[in-house]
Amino acid sequence: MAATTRLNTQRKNNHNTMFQLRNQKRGCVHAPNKIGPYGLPILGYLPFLQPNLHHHFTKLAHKYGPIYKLRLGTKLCVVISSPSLIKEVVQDAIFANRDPPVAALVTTGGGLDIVWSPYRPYWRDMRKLFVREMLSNNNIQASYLLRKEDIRRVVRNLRGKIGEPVDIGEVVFLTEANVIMNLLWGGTNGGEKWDRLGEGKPNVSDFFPGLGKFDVQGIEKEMREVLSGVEEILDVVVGERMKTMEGGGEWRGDRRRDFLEILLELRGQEVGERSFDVPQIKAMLLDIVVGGTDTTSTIVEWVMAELLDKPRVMEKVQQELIDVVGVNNIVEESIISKLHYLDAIVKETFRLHLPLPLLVPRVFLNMWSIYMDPQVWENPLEFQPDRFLNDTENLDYTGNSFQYLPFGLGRRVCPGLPLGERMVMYLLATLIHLFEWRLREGERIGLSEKFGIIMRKSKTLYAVTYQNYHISTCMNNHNMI
Ligand code: HEM
Repeated sequence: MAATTRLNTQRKNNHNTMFQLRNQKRGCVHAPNKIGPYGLPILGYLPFLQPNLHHHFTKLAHKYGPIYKLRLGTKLCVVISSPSLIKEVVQDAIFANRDPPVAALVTTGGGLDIVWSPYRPYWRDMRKLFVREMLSNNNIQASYLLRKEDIRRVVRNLRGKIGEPVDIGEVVFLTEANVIMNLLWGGTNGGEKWDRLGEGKPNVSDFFPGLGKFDVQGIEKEMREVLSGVEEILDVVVGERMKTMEGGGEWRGDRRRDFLEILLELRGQEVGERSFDVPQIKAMLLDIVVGGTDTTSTIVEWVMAELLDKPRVMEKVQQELIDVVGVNNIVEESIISKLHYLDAIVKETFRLHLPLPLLVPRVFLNMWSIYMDPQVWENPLEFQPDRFLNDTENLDYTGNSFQYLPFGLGRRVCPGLPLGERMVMYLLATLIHLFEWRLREGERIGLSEKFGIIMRKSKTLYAVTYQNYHISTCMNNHNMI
């Protein structure tokens, strides 16, 4: 395949550069020091950074090649924008480390969580525990009824808003928050308070520790305010559950154990070098809520924006839903694997509007630059879901091909992938199957983005809902009224 040959050639060319940079990351002072832009003494390249980091890093890649370094304050950063180099990076444990921005440290009890934890036994044990206890196939299957109930609730709510403009991002965010909180502790306390946690704007002080105490962009202050609300929720939820488990509260013994309960039962076990206790539990819960809500709601909003912008694609996916689900049924999670065109639309949307353009910072893997590279993707600026129908073998979410990695790859690959993929597909399929969506009168859709660790639409998407002719039959048939 042409793409494979291209990747192999790039790989050979870049191997030496990669080796040099790895030595520098390991602190080898004799390594040559000439790949990448120069900066000022002490501040390095910081004063020259532009707000849309992924665009700026791509421009630099055009000048310095697919791997270069730049000094940001006291930190040496490496930026990679070629699939073949990503392949090499991911094999090296040193690149599985994390470099948490200030905003992240404030929100996770100083690196007790999984997302921002450095690569060490503590991270490995926390991650294993999370995957084993929450995300096993059995657990995901068993929690389907909870997701189903949450999705039905959205349908009922939207039905009450027919003809009104709806903020799609908000609807989806609250739904995802409910789904996740239900899985975690069987409740939906304070969903609205989680908003804004994934913003993580790049902060100048992230790159220049000396500036940290001045809190240059006010992010730490902002995050502390949000965090105090979130901590309140976690304190209440965890506190109540502990009381219940210790016999002081009312016990609902007939239902499945939820994730919080499982975690509380594991208190006292050794995780990494520490004893697993309430601070670790809270840090993990926070990761899951943030990791699972902002990413999924952002991508669903982008998919809906693309569909509203492209009526023919919308018609085609509506037809697929009618063919697969029918007009008398509602979408069940079990059929989403048959929705091939919707799946291709979601994948193409991940390519054009990836929620994490630089993945989570360790080395900067500039995926945005790869997705926009005509050497890697044909007509990269065009929305063409069919490219995913034509190459289902290589272009999946598991990191099979290094040119497409919406969920990351290697040791740090997103553990929430099986749940995230299901939630996105299930929600989109339901919204499109039961409702018609239109823009407000005279409104044009904007497809521009706003940079952040999570990249959202710069303009909120409002769409007016109309019910499809078959909605009443479907709802009646399934006791949803
Ligand atoms: C559309 C949905 C999602 C997307 C696009 C997404 C994407 C990502 C990406 C790109 C990473 C970083 C991977 C890397 O550095 O190579 C990540 C990490 C992570 N995600 Fe997700 N994610 C999604 C849903 C979820 C869900 C539903 C959960 C939890 C239930 C979750 C939990 C996590 C955690 C805990 C990590 C940190 C893993 C580690 O550092 O070891 N994510 N995710």
